[in-house]
Amino acid sequence: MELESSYPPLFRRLRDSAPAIDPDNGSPTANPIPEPHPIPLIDLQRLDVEPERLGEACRELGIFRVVNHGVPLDLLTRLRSHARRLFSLPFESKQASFTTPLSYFWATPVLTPSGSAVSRGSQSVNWVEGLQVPVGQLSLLGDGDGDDDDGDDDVVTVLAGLRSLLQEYGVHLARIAKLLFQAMADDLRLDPTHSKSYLSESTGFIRLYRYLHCSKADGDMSGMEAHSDSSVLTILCEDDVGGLEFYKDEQWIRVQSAPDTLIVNVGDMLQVMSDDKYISVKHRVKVKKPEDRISLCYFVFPGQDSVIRSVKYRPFTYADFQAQVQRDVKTLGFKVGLPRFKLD
Ligand SMILES: O=C(O)CCC(=O)C(=O)O
Ligand SMILES: [Fe+2]
Repeated sequence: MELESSYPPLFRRLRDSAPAIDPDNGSPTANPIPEPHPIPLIDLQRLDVEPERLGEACRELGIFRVVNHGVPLDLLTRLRSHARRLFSLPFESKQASFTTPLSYFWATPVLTPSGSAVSRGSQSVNWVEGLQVPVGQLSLLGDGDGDDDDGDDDVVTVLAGLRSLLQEYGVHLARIAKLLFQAMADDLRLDPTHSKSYLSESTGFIRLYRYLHCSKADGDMSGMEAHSDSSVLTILCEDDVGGLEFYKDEQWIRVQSAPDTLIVNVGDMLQVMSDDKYISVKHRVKVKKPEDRISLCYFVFPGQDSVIRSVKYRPFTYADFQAQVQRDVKTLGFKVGLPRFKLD
């Protein structure tokens, strides 16, 4: 059980005032939606043997599972348990210590380029808190070996441990993103003069998330709202609580949790690069178990000045896209996304 004092006060308040749910009618744990079609499995060591499998997964769903990814399973386990320890620290310590280059946020997943939460008026609350870590700036965090299992969880020790774990993980993620993107660029026959700047590992950041379970809340009070990612690619590692769902043919499909594998989804930038052949999949998180959920999400983007060209969209850079998203979230309360750049 996590310490109550570790939750942002907003969540404690909302949880206390949420109406209790009749367990026979609409409990978050009742009637879990099964995964009708398991998402495609991509074997990272067989990318060149079966290149069409990857293209097919991106065209049909925009989400797939990666096995044989080469990240030590022990590293994934340690990272998740380290993230859990980190979020279990008192809220006030987290707020005071998780500062630049880190961004600590809750209730919304939308941040400005400098890492502060974008306020959206009365939009619904996302039951998640997150810590954003730019992979290229990990060296600014303190030193540590990540194995400080002596129960002494002060912020400095936990952050130092996080640094060494994420440094190792970040190298694997950059390798995996590059391998996948190269195979996708081949599948799409992208012009290498453009596509070499379409994925820049130096832009990568990792978000650690803790999703709160709420036995009192209804489905709308758990998890993360429906969205597509603005990235080129997103690579997710989750624990066994699960809760990720994606949208296909007008229904939400629940993804089975498999903590030894990684889940990859196509982002908005890749959809544009593919002239809409690949799908930037709409997804959300619904925690339906009476436990908090931990996940780690890696996002990678095009090079800063890289102009993305497509027959379906006007040319733009990721910075143009991000600025438009921020304007829309501030003024409308939601991300409009790709339609803003689409040619008629
Ligand atoms: O935590 C997850 O499973 C997904 C998070 C997500 O979709 C996002 O941060 O964009
Ligand atoms: Fe997402």
